[in-house]
Order: sequence, then C-alpha cells, then structure tokens
Amino acid sequence: MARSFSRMWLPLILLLLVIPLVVSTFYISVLNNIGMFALATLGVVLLTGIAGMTSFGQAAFVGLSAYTTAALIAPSTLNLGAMMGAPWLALAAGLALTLLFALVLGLLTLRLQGHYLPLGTIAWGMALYSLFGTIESLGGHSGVPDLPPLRIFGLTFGDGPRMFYLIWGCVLLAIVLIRNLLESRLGRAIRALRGGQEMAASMGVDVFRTKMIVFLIAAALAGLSGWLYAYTQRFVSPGPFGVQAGIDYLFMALLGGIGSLWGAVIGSAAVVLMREWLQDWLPALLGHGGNYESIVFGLLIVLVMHRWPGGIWQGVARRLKLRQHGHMRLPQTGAAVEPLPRRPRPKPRERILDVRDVTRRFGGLVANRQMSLRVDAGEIVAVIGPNGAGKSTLFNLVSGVDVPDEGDVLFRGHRINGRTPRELAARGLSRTFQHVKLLPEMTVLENAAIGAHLRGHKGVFASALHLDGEDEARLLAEARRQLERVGLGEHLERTAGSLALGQQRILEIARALCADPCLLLLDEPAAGLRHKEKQALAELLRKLRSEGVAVLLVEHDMDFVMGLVDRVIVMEFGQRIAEGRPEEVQRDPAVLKAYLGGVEE
Ligand SMILES: Nc1ncnc2c1ncn2[C@@H]1O[C@H](COP(=O)(O)OP(=O)(O)OP(=O)(O)O)[C@@H](O)[C@H]1O
Repeated sequence: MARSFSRMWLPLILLLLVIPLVVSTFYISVLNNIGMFALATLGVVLLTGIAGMTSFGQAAFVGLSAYTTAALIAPSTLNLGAMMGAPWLALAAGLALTLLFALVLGLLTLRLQGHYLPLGTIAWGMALYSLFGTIESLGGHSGVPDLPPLRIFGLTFGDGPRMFYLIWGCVLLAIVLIRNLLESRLGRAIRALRGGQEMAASMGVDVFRTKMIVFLIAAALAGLSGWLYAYTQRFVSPGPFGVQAGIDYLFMALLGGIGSLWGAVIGSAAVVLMREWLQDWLPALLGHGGNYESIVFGLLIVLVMHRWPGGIWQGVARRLKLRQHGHMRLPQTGAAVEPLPRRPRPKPRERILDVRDVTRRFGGLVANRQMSLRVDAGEIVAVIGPNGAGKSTLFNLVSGVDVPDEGDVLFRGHRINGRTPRELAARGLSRTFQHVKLLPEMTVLENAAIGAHLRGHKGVFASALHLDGEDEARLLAEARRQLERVGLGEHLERTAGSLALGQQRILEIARALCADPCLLLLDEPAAGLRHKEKQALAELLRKLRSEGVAVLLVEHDMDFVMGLVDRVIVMEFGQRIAEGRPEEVQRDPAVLKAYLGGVEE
C-alpha cells in the first residue's frame, strides 16, 4: 500500500519548526533562499511538468513583483515602507501587476500551438530584464538598495527564523492548495493538457481557459516569491531576474522532478546547496578561483537526468512508495451520493444524427462527396470502406474536428456545422479515438471522470480549498457507475496505462458514457482487440443500444461489424456506394466489387 502523504506532514512541520532553532544564521538564510526558489519553481512544475507548457519567464515574473515591492517601499523611490499596511499594499500591487502581464502574455501565446509560448516567455524575460536595468529611478543596473524589513502583525521579519517560518509556511500552503486543485475536476483537466488536449476538448474541457488558469497560478506563485525576495534581500537589482535565471528555474524543476510538487522543493534545495558548496570547494580543490561551478553544475545535472529521468523526487518517492499526486479521492457507494442530473432522454427512434449531402475537399481531392447518413436513438450504424474511402473525414465532420464545405450536419434537429468538439460534448455527442487517448499515469477512475467534466461546476478556489466535496463525490460516483456498467469496476485504482488495449478501449467508452451522451461516435473500436475482447465490446454496445443510445462507428473489422450493427453504410472514393442491413450489404455487387471481394456471402 502506498504510504499516505498526510503521515509525512506532521514530521515535516515539526522539522520545519525545529530547523531555525538548531542551524546557523547562514543556513537559515540559505534555507530562506531555497524556500523562495521553491515557490516560483512550483509554478514551473505546474506549468511545464504537469500542464506541458514550457516557460522561461518565471524569473521575470518574480522580478516584476520584487521591483513593484521595491518601487513602493524603498527610501529612494515612493518610500511608503513605513506606512501602515505597506507590505499588504506591495503584495497586492506585485501580484496584480504580475497577473496582468501574465494575462496579456497568455492571451497572445496560449492559443497558438508550437513554440510560441516558450519564445514569448524568452522575449518577455529579456525585455523586462532590460527595462529593470534602464529605469533610472529604479537604480538602473545598480538596483534599489535599503528596502525596509517586513513588518506585519506588529512583528519585524528580518532574514532570520521569522522569515523562515513565513517563507516555508507559504511553500507548504502552496503545495497543499495545488495538490487539492490537481485532485479535482479542474485538476484532471489541467493534467490532461500535457498530451491529451484533443481528448480533453472532446470531453468538454475549455482548453484555453484551463491553460490560462495554470499560467496565472504559476505567475501568482512567482509574484509571491518576488514579494518575499524583496523583503528578505532588502535589495533588488536586475541580475536575478534575467532569462538565465528563468532557465535556472526550469533546471530546478527538472532536477527535482518536473512532474511532482515536492520536486520543486527538492530541485531548489539541490541547486542552491550545490551552488553554495561548489563555490566553496572548487577553488580550494583547484587552487585558484573561476566560474568552474557552472561547468560542474551542468555536468551534475546531465548525470542526474541520465540516472533519474523523472528527477530526484521520483527516485525518492519510489523508494518510499509514495504516490506522485497524493491520494485519489475514492467514490462513495450507495445512496450517500445523489446521482448527477441526466439530460432529457431522446424518444425511441428519435433522429439523433442527420448528415445531409456533406462535401469536404482538400485542394483538388474530394474526400467526401455529398455524403448523407442518419442514426436514430437505439440504433448502431457502421461506416465501412477501403483505406482512403473518406471515413475519417466524415467522422471529423460529425465530431466537430472539421467543417464541411457544403451540406449540413444536424444533431437532434439542430445544425452543428462549425461547432467545436467542446460544444458538441455539451449537447450530448461523445466519442472515442482511433488511437486510444487516455492519460496513462492517471487511474482508470480519474480517466473516466474526465468524461463527466461538463457535469461538475466547481472552479479553482473551491477545488484548491477542498470545498468541492459534494460535486467531486457525485462525479466520481458517476465514473464508478459507468466503469461498473462496462465491466471495469474492479480496476478503479489501476493506472490506465497498465490496462490491456481491449480494456483501454472499453475505458474510453466508459469515459464517453460519463458525459451522459445521446450519440456515441466510435472510431475503429475493435482495432487491435483479441477475439474475446471483441465479443465483450459487442456485448457492451448491444446493451447500450437497448438502453436507447445511438452509436455510429467507423470500423475495418467486417466480422465485428456484420454481427453487431443495424445498418451499414459503405463508402468508396468519398461517396456512399451502398447502405442497408448487414446481410443486404454483404450481397450488394458494388460492395463485393469494391471492398468485400474476399468475404463469403
Ligand atoms: N487533412 C487532409 N488534407 C489533405 N488530404 C486529406 C486530409 N485528410 C484526408 N485526406 C485525404 O482524403 C482521403 C480520405 O481520407 P480518410 O482518412 O478520410 O479515409 P479513410 O477512409 O478514413 O481511410 P483509412 O481507413 O485509411 O483511415 C484520402 O485520400 C486522404 O489522403
């Protein structure tokens, strides 16, 4: 059994309480530095390691907040340091400015794919570094000296034990809040950003908004770190906030464990302590001074990354048998949880999907030419055809991934041309993928629960403060119900990546069912399955059909299709060449010629 994180908290808090009483002033100061770095690095872990967005701009955000604080409280600037509530004013101003710049940068780059975000953050880091150095009233490259110490609650915080408690209190609080967030509905969406954006959008996640939330949280952590920095160092200059420093934050996250929150603490500690020690030891060892620590430091990082690609924390967590993201909340059973509300059920035989004369061209190639099809409630329809016939194109047009050039796609009587996958998910259209799109490190239960994303409502603050208990309990209970419905009820706590392919495909169906769909779109659901797995899948689809779900599937496996579906549509060269019950289609001469040549009648 994985040992609970909570059992770590008490010893950890006791340790932190005792440390300032037993270590030297010098090491308290070093630990304060580590804590401030850890706060900003937590942002990098969340942004880069967990959500998959690379940023070199974290140091610039720290600097922006530190400079804002300095500009308000230093004697050489606005000199508000002695004013009542000055630290709170500085904190509010630092955070507000950091968040404002993050918002603008995020609006400019987060919608774009590829390297725009990393490049944007490099440009932002360079620009801010130059700006800090050129503003004369902020001391140019010499910086702003003589900041007053932090005074709050009638206490003065220097760089000693009190500041230590404040900084490490902030670090622990940030870890708890982010951990809570990651275990929530929004957290599952955040964790899906790295490698699962297309899937997340199809499950109703607002990908851009989720990215923006992560970007702002990372900037807020940097802002808090910058405020603490200004009061701890009592001097700010551009040096620690350039692009090089931005790279250092990434190093810290990588070294500690880019995917884990504790990695931020371990990485910061490793980098700060290594620097301290190397600066002392190397000149003594080599007999003369120089910047050798950078070289040794670089080599050490390469070595650690080679030995533990997941970072130091992953190695430690494995050894101590700790879970990477704390404890998953398990669903309650029975009547304790009120089921989620369901959308109005379609009437028996109601027309769910109606594709009318749809054409899609790619340059000169017509991938779909005046294709029509319909699927009613309680019906399974298959689209088949040889490679390149246009099945995937049709699937994309129906699922909102692509838009037809001509014709209409109607879902429950409403035209849905050009609607995004997210909008379609909200209307009750849910899908699986040709190449399974699961989050392999997340549990089966969490993967399924992503499908119920639109049926929960709690946001960032409720999730971070664990005020989403009821919402979350209902979502997880629904995920469990769907997993039991498809026969995966015994595997809730396993990671999705540890399931066999057949089970993974079934899990995708459970995830789609969590959205309470009227129409299930299945993209080659039998691909790669063994005979028994296909039988189990067919059984499940028959059960869903009997419950009134409409199913449209694209499939290559003839045996699977012919024994299961109500109607078959055969495509060739982007057109429908036949339609009918499986036994009719199998006898159709055009189909035999085009596609089923080898299949016995
Ligand atoms: N984005 C695109 N740009 C250009 N051509 C495309 C694009 N998508 C599909 N095509 C072309 O459209 C035709 C139909 O492709 P499609 O993938 O829809 O066929 P398919 O029936 O799904 O094939 P398969 O069974 O191999 O997946 C092919 O000739 C393909 O090369």
